[in-house]
Amino acid sequence: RTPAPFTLEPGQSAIALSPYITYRHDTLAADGATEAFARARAGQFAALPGGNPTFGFQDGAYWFYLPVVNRHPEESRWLLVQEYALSDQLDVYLRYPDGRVEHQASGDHQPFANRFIRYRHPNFRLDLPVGQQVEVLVRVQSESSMQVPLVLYTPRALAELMRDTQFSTGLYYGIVLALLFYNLVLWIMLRDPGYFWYLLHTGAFGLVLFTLNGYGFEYFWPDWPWLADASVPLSICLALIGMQQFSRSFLELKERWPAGNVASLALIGFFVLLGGASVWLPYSTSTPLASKAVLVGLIWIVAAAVVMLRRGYRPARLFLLAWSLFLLGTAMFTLLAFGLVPRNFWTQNGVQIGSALEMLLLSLALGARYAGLRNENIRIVQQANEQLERSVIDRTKQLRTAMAQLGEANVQLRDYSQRDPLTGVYNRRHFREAFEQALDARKDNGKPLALLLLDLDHFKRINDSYGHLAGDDCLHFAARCMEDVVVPRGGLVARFGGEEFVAVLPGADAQDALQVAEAVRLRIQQAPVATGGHSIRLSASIGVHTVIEGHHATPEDVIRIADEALYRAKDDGRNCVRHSVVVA
Ligand SMILES: Nc1nc2c(ncn2[C@@H]2O[C@H](COP(=O)(O)OP(=O)(O)OP(=O)(O)O)[C@@H](O)[C@H]2O)c(=O)[nH]1
Repeated sequence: RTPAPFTLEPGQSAIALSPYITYRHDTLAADGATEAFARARAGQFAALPGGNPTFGFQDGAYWFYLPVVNRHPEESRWLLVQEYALSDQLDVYLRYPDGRVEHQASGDHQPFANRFIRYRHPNFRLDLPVGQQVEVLVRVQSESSMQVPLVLYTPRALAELMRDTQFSTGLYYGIVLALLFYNLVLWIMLRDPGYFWYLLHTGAFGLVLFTLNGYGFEYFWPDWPWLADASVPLSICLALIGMQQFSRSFLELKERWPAGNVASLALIGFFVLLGGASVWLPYSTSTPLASKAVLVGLIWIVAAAVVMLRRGYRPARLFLLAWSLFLLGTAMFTLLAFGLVPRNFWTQNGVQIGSALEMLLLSLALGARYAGLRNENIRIVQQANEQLERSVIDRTKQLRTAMAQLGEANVQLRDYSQRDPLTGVYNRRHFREAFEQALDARKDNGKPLALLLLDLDHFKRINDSYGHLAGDDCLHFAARCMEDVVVPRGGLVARFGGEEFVAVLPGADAQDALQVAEAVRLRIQQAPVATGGHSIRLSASIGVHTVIEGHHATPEDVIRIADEALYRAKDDGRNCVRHSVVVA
């Protein structure tokens, strides 16, 4: 039964042919146009199942047939458009009542320039003389999904449609390009790898839509039909890799969730393999695989974002919202395909709107995350500075204490080096310095100065009788006696050598000096020294010399004169004090 012809009525300008057209699946792709025309007329073609022109991935060729009668008085030229960009090969045969058959070919296996109108969807010129019946036969063979939504347009209607779609497409890709450039600049300035992966994801996703909509073939590779096939799975895989890498770096999975990071890397590895394989795998295998991989990749990202959010990672919030919007847009588009939501601007452009919002929000999320990282860095630097300051203060305190201890030790050390180890009084070297200073000071202040030279009497005997250690104790005792008397008077006592001691008394005149010397002598003589079970009585002879105003003596002179006085004391029977002859 020959199908009834379809009538183009006046006033019509765009007619979707799916409800009227009949089809036949030529599984071996064996028929030519003549056989197909014969079969169609013989009623071997069937109506589209459910009026739906989508058959999925199929072998062989599909034939579509529709006799058309044009009753439109003003429009004899029509355009037949297949509103699906990816079919490989389309052949249109028009048979006129006089038996003439006209053939046109299109599809992405033909160079783009072959198209009647340079438009992303394959299109054909239909000359339909008014009142005549023209048989339209379409043959489609493709490795991509078999989708053949055929629409008849008047040239004016198509021009208007193209204008509208160009506008919204321009808007969409304008947003994508602006985001790409904006984030490219940010990446160059900030060198944050997150921005690079964002660029890859956004760029590749833009390329996927560009390819799916037929713009890739139109603008990028119009003369390379082979690339038109591979470009879909390839760009999908690239977008998937970018998407996973971006999410991995944004959510900081490596540091925050190592197991999730491994899963992400495994997915990326799979996408890389799939991308490589799609170059030689049949398109009908790689494209559905890649499409399903999109779903897996998306679900994984949302799951990872939820996990990170539950772990308290705040930047995951905006990130999750962005991907949810993308999922929502895609879901709208899919629901529309199943006829579950009404066809309107939002559902029709769900993927575009969702993805544009997603890219925008992700860019914001990147910015927010970057700001967060920067603040965290500032906080860490501040903390480190405070810590540093504290430890510098601590160290300074320790250093001060150490310096003070060192100073004390130095003072002690100097004191030790100035003292005689046996008796504890100053040694001869220090006496010498102190004596010189005292003499100098005397020159300035004009006060007198006395020197006492003391020698223990018969000390050899003590040593010989009681031993050297006892002798040492006696020396110690004599030194104490001298100090006890001299130091409270502002004097200085030193061991001059052997059993000889010396004392300087600044400000003491002869009388004072004799008094002090006498006091020392008495003190030594009075108390016996108890040592080694013995009680030893000591006595000492003392020579005194006083330097008075007008006298300018060297240290040697003063000592010599005092020594002479000491000799006299010895000569005078010991245990007595003698003053130098200068004063006497
Ligand atoms: N135990 C002890 N004896 C010392 C030390 N230095 C010197 N002597 C002793 O002091 C004695 C000094 O003796 P001498 O110079 O002969 O004089 P002296 O026996 O004191 O007789 P006069 O000075 O004439 O009264 C020597 O026997 C030295 O060995 C010392 O550090 N310890």
